[in-house]
Amino acid sequence: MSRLIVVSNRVTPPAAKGEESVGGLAMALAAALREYSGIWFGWSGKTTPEFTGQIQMQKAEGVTVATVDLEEADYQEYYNGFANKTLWPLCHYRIDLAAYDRAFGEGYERVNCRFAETLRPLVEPDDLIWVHDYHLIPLGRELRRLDVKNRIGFFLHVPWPAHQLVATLPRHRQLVQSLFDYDLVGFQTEEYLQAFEEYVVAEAGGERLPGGRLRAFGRTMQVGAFPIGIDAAEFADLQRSPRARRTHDIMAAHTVFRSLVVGVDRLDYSKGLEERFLGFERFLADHPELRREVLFLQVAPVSREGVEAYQEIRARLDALSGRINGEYADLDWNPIRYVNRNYRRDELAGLYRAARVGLVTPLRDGMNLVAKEFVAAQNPENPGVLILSRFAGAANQMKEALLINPNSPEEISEALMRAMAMELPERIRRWRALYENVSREDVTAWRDSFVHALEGLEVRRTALAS
Ligand SMILES: O=P(O)(O)OC[C@H]1O[C@H](O[C@H]2O[C@H](CO)[C@@H](O)[C@H](O)[C@H]2O)[C@H](O)[C@@H](O)[C@@H]1O
Ligand SMILES: O=c1ccn([C@@H]2O[C@H](COP(=O)(O)OP(=O)(O)O)[C@@H](O)[C@H]2O)c(=O)[nH]1
Repeated sequence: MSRLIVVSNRVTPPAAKGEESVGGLAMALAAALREYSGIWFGWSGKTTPEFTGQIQMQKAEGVTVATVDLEEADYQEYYNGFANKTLWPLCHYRIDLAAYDRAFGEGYERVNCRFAETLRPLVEPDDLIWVHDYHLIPLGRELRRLDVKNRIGFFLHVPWPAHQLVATLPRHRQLVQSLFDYDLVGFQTEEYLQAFEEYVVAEAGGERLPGGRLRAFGRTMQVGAFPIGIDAAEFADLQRSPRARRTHDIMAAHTVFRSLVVGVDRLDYSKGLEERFLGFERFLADHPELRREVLFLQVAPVSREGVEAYQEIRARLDALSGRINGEYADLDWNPIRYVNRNYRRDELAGLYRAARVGLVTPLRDGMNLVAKEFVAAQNPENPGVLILSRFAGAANQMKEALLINPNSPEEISEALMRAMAMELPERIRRWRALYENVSREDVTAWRDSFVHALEGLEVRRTALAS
C-alpha cells in the first residue's frame, strides 16, 4: 500500500478520542488518518516574524504530523484574506461580503508556493498526495512545478458555487486551471460537481468525457462526488464516556418537563444562526402554550475572529439572543441559552443525546458533520428529531430529516412544532433510516472511496527517479 500524504491548512494533531477541537475537516482527517501510514502536513496555527520553512514533526496516536509556521503577512493575506474574505463568502453565496484585494491573491499564491517547497523534500516516489480545501487550490500546480509526478488528489470541503458567482472572482480562470494539475478532484455532492462541470464547459470551453473525466486547458482529470462522513461507531462509544454522561445529565436536569432543542456550529454567517434565532422566536410567538416547555441551547464557539464579518455576526447574535430572552424570559426560565464556548466531542455527544430536537439550519454548507453526529448520538429507543436545512450538503443523504428552507422563520417554527409533536414510532422510523445512512457512508467509506479512486488512476507522468 502506498503512503498517504494529506495536506490541509488546518491540522489538529490527533488527540485521545473525544478531545479534538472544533472544525469538521480536522475531525474527519484525524479519523481518516488513524488507520493509514503517512504524513499530515499543514499550518501549525502559529505565526513568526519571518517565514522559516522549518518543519515541526510530531507523532500522535499513530499519525505523523508535520507543520510549518506562517509569517504574520501570510496569515493576514492568505488565511484571513484570500481564503476567508474572498473564497469562503464566494463559495457560500455571499458575494456581498467578498473582498477582491490583489494583495490577498498574492499572499495566497505565496503561501501555496511555500507549502509546496516545504513539503517537497518529504515526498517519496510512490506516495499518494491528497490536498484539502479552498486554501490550497494552487498547491497541485506548485508541486508539479517542483517536478512532483506522484498522483495528487484534491477534495473541496465547501460548496462549489454557480458559474455566475465564480465569474465574479478576478482571475477565476487561472484558479480553475490550477485544479487541472490534479489527477482527481472531489466534491461533497453531485450538485457541486455539476456546477463545477458547467463552469468548465461554459467558461473554459471544456468537455465532459465518459467515465467521470473532464478535459480543459489541454489536460484531462478525473472528477467525482465523495460525501464526507463521521466515525459513527466512535460517536456511539463516546456516549458511554463519563463526560458525555455528565453533560447529558446536566442538560436533563435543566429540562425536566421541558424539551431541549440543540444547535452546534462555529460562529459563522454561513450557518444561518440569525435566521435560526428568528425562527425560534417565531415559534415562541406562534405557540404561547409551549413557551415554557422548550429550551433552545445554541453552542457557537467563535471562529476566524480576525475577519470583520465574523466580528459583526457575533455582535448581531449577542443583541438578538439578548432581545429574545428579554422579551420572553421569566423568573425561572429563559428561552435561549447561547454559549460561545468550544466543547469537546464527548461533551457534545452527551448534549446531542439529551436533545429532543437537533436544529441544523445553515444557509449554505459544504456538508455539515453536526447533523450526522446528532443522529449517531441518539438513543435508538427514544430518538430525537433532526431539522435540517435543504442547503446543507448533508441534506442529499439525510432525506428522513425534516428538511426546511433556513431563510423562512415560518418553516423553522412549523418544523419545531412538528418535531415536538412527533410520536415515537415516526421518530424511530426516521432515525433508523438516518442512522443506517450515517453509519454506512461514514468517514472510512469516504476516505477509502477517494483514495481508491486516486490509486486506481494511472500515473500519467513518468515515475520520479528515486
Ligand atoms: O479551519 P477553520 O478556519 O477554523 O474552519 C474550520 C473548517 O471549516 C470548514 O469546514 C468544512 O468542512 C467540513 C468537513 O468536510 C464540512 O462538513 C463543512 O460543511 C465545511 O464548512 C472548512 O471548509 C475547513 O477547511 C475548516 O478547517
Ligand atoms: O464546540 C464545538 C463545536 C463544534 N465542534 C465540532 O466541529 C465540527 C463542525 O463540523 P461541521 O462540518 O458541522 O462544520 P464546519 O465547522 O467544519 O464548517 C463537528 O465535528 C463538531 O463536533 C466541536 O468539536 N466543538
